Amino acid sequence: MIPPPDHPSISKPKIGVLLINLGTPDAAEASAVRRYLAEFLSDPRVIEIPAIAWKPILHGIILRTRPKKSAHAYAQVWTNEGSPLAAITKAQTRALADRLGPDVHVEFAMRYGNPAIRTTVARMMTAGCTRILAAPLYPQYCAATTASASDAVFAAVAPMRHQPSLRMLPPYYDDPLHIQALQASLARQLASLDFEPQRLLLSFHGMPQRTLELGDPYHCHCQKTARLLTEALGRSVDVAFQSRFGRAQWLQPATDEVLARYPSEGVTRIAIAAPGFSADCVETIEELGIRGRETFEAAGGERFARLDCLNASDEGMTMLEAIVRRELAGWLPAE
Ligand SMILES: C=CC1=C(C)c2cc3[nH]c(cc4nc(cc5[nH]c(cc1n2)c(C)c5CCC(=O)O)C(CCC(=O)O)=C4C)c(C)c3C=C
Ligand SMILES: [Fe+2]
Ligand SMILES: [Fe+2]
Repeated sequence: MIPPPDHPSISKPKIGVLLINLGTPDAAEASAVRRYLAEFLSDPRVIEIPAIAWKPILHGIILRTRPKKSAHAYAQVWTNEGSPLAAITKAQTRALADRLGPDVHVEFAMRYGNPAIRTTVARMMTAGCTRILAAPLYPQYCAATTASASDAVFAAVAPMRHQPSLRMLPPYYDDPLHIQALQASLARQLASLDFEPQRLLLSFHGMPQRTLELGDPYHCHCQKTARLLTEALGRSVDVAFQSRFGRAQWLQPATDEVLARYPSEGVTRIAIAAPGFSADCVETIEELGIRGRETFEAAGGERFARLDCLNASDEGMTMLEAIVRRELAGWLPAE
């Protein structure tokens, strides 16, 4: 139908894809890390302690001590393009945009820090996106990550009169395309090593044990990822959980304890991978690749290889393109 000549101009509605990751500080400096941690650790999806008890600990202790320590970790992995997580997420966004072509508007946002979900959704709408697929790049569902990203997307449109249509990408940990991509990426990297690892350790980000008891499927999703990878790779794997935070009991076994124990069990050559992270970040490059290696070698370990996450690799992008196209069914014409 042709609108009357005095009608305001109507732009062609666009489909948007919003990649979301956790977020990262703007600089490897204590002040920037403090700003980032203040937002991150104030999220009740992340710290499930009543605010009245948590705020004094956060502001009185954690934000006074941790930013300096974390800034040191970030400084060791910082790149010319900034934090690795930001640089890799940008590369994934560019690669997905190239693959999806001009009919799809692809952007990325961070749950904490910049670019924020709220401003990015607003920009996508200004660009004409009337339908947005939000894709939190966490393969395994966790309330602290996936649900928090959904909360932020829905909060971004909550004040709007004319909202876009929204879809959320489901967790994809057990999707055959994801397992295939991980298998191909890990097998390629293992084949390029100049030694034969006795063990392949899969290190997932930890969570408080209590969240498992409360019904969070995260632990189950991590274990299933590992089982499917064992089958796909045709070799056994070990599983551990890293990055313990605070004093509560976290999921076991802890990655640093496993690394320290291996040599006493005769395991002196290992490879470590992090299939819970879609992009390498301070937790994989510094915590596993630098501190994890030190822990292993100090205990008598001899050979250590940290394998990359899927990042913007061909394997990873082929998988992401396929699952995004599938979730766009009915919005985008079938290929
Ligand atoms: C992949 C899934 C993640 C889960 C689950 C998760 C839970 C979780 N994390 C913290 C505390 C911290 N995490 C930090 C960094 C960080 N965490 C994830 C992912 C998950 N976190 C990523 C991708 C990153 C890296 C960000 C980057 O900039 O590279 C940090 C900051 C670094 C540090 O100070 O160590 C903290 C703190 C909690 C408390 C939690 C669940 C309860
Ligand atoms: Fe974390
Ligand atoms: Fe860490």
